[in-house]
Amino acid sequence: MQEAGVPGSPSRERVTVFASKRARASLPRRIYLYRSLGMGLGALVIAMVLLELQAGPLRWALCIFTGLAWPHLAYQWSRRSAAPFRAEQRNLVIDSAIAALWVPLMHFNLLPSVLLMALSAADKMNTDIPGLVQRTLLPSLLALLAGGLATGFAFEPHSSTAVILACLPMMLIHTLMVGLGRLQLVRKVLQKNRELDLLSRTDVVTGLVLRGHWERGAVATLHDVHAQSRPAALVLIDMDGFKLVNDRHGHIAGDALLRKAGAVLRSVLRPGDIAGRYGGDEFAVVCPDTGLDEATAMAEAYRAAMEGIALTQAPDHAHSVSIGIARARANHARIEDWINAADKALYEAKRRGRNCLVVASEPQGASTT
Ligand SMILES: Nc1nc2c(ncn2[C@@H]2O[C@H](COP(=O)(O)OP(=O)(O)OP(=O)(O)O)[C@@H](O)[C@H]2O)c(=O)[nH]1
Repeated sequence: MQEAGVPGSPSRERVTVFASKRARASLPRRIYLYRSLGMGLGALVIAMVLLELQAGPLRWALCIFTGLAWPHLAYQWSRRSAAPFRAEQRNLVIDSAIAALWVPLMHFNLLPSVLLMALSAADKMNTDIPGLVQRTLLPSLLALLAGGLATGFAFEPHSSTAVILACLPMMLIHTLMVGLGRLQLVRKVLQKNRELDLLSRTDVVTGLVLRGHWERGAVATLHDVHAQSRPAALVLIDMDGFKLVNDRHGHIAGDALLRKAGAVLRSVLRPGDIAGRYGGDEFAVVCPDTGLDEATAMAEAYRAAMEGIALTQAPDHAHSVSIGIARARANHARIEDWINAADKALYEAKRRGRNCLVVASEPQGASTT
């Protein structure tokens, strides 16, 4: 059996929807509905052909078994098995053999034969179980031969209008059901992709974006500043005495403080602001379309909020942050120039005794762009 994640399997790198144990265990239940519907509608088609062929009781009994008994029997068989995933694959192979058996038993009536074989193969493909379609080939061929020998390979390919009409529900309902199932799968995959994308951009401790992603936002903002003469501000934040929390109360307390600092920062951001974790205890916020006054107000709100926080893990610690702010200028050719300007202001805030905010000084004759 070729299955993702099975040691020694030749297709270990093939990723299928059955990568998880839960997905494998639920296969019989998920197939049950499809099989009941498919076999039920298939039996309707077969019954119409049998009616026209004036078939004997044996074929009618087999038709009733196919449409009504087999789906439930198959479900119970795999559900009670010690290995339901493997058992269900055996049932799927039997499904194909049953479909193939009916081709000669219907005297090769063209439309129902093609329909049964095509839908049966499509169902196998839809399971996404590697190699399943190939495994159905030999049993299907043997079933076809057995049915052919039983009927002397009687050949009546013409499909009457009644048979064509009987095929319609199967074509329509089956196709819609499979389409719906695929749609659900695609939606699930898209949702998971969005979650993964968010995870790959987010710092798990602070909930802020990671530095690389933040830098991309900052570069795009600086580009807009130069290209469209739009204002922007950059805020660099460093926690004061953070190392002390680690040293005195342990890294778990340090992490709790970072988590809190991230949450408080997110609460003061304005729409459009991009806040990232710049380093260990350093955060950076780029504020597109923002003048210095607005950015300073936001940063001051953060400074004041951080001064007021209480942390049970470090009750004696006086929490505060130092902040440097720089507006984007024409001579900031690269993002590093802009960051350096904010960094110098941050250094100045530290030098002034921490827990304060400093705006980068403007060189003589400086303009935005
Ligand atoms: N708990 C925890 N500590 C971290 C993490 N990342 C970095 N650190 C620690 O943060 C500390 C930062 O130290 P400093 O840069 O001296 O910061 P500080 O103590 O705030 O010093 P000042 O900025 O001068 O006030 C270092 O001890 C790092 O080991 C993290 O994810 N969790």
